Amino acid sequence: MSEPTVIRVATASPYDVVVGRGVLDRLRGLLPAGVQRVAIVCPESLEDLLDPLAEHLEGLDAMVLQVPDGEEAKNWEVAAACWEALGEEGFTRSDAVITLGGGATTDLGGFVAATWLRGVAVVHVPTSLLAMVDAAVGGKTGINSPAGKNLIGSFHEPVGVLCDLALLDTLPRAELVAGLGEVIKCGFIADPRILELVEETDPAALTPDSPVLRELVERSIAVKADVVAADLKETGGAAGHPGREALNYGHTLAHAIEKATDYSIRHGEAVAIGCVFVAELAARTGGLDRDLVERHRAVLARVGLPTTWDGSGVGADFDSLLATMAVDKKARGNQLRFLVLADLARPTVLAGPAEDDLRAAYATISGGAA
Ligand SMILES: NC(=O)c1ccc[n+]([C@@H]2O[C@H](COP(=O)([O-])OP(=O)(O)OC[C@H]3O[C@@H](n4cnc5c(N)ncnc54)[C@H](O)[C@@H]3O)[C@@H](O)[C@H]2O)c1
Ligand SMILES: O=C(O)C(=O)C[C@@H](O)[C@H](O)[C@H](O)COP(=O)(O)O
Ligand SMILES: [Zn+2]
Repeated sequence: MSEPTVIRVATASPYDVVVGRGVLDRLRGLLPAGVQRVAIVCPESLEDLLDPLAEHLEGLDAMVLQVPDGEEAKNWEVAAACWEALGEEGFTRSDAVITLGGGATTDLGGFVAATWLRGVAVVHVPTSLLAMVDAAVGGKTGINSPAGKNLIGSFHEPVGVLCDLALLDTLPRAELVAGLGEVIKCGFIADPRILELVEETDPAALTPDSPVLRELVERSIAVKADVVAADLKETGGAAGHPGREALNYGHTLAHAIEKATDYSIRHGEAVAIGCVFVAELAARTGGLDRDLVERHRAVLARVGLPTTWDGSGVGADFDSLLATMAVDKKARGNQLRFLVLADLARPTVLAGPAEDDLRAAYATISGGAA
């Protein structure tokens, strides 16, 4: 048990993100006053985590919506099964959804909460590092479409987020490392102290009970909280800042890679590759300093994240990735838009880059394959 840190997400409907170890007792306080019934969206593989959570829901009527694990849950059929179950139980607007799981579960459960009765309250209890530092915060919810990742969804903010670092004790190491992909992303776009902490720390020491990991979690959530408070719906930031799109750093290629692999690559791993790609793109198109480009490779590789990908394992070439990137949500008409850095912690939008530049940047991460 540790004293929790509370990070306020100061949007028009503000809410708290509570971070600490052994802090599940804070759950009740995050639920809306007067709630009598909750639906807990949780993958079967994480059902062992339900009992510790249920201890803090005494007196409430609780139902469990069991969903498939990971990306398998982010589709229309699973959402429809959840809606059906809520309908059978007569779930009303005074009831609340709780999600318990990784980012795929918070995305799906958040989407169900956003759409049932046009929106019921949701509290996220993320269980992966990636979901704590990113997916559970900020209100993006969604499912995948055959055309690509997260193409169906809505903005629906949680009423609270509970990040109990003790839940990470069972998280496989590769999943924790994947979460560091989004943490490092926050370092490049907004908070360079994150990069220093990763560079100064033995990666093996980044365990769920480490104070450095906790600081990385809190700093990443603070980055996300600031960005979404300024531009919740990704309509644009204040002068000189791209707004919420900054959080999409590395994601344009990442989502195309995820689709190409049929979601067998972890999201955080794909983001790591995508960050190196946009760093190389920025070097070609905006003269981004080479040292900063190499810093991307070094810090990501240091924690064990991939920095190269050539698509050969899944038969994906650059043209097929380009076709997927055409439906990225940042695209406007037939113009692709990428988040790049003008400098460290200075994200900016690169609209309509030349195909030659995209191909050349891709060649640097794919060992020349195009
Ligand atoms: N909405 C957003 O703002 C946002 C932000 C970032 C990522 N995402 C989405 O989040 C998803 C990635 O999240 P993720 O990396 O958490 O993936 P995930 O939800 O698939 O979880 C990864 C794996 O870890 C397991 N797991 C999670 N917690 C565990 C625990 N405590 N113990 C043991 N195993 C555990 C899961 O069962 C799963 O097998 C992607 O779909 C991505 O698009 C959304
Ligand atoms: O919250 C955001 O905004 C982000 O872009 C965070 C990303 O890490 C996350 O993967 C998000 O789901 C991507 O958003 P999308 O709009 O490209 O689907
Ligand atoms: Zn992401």
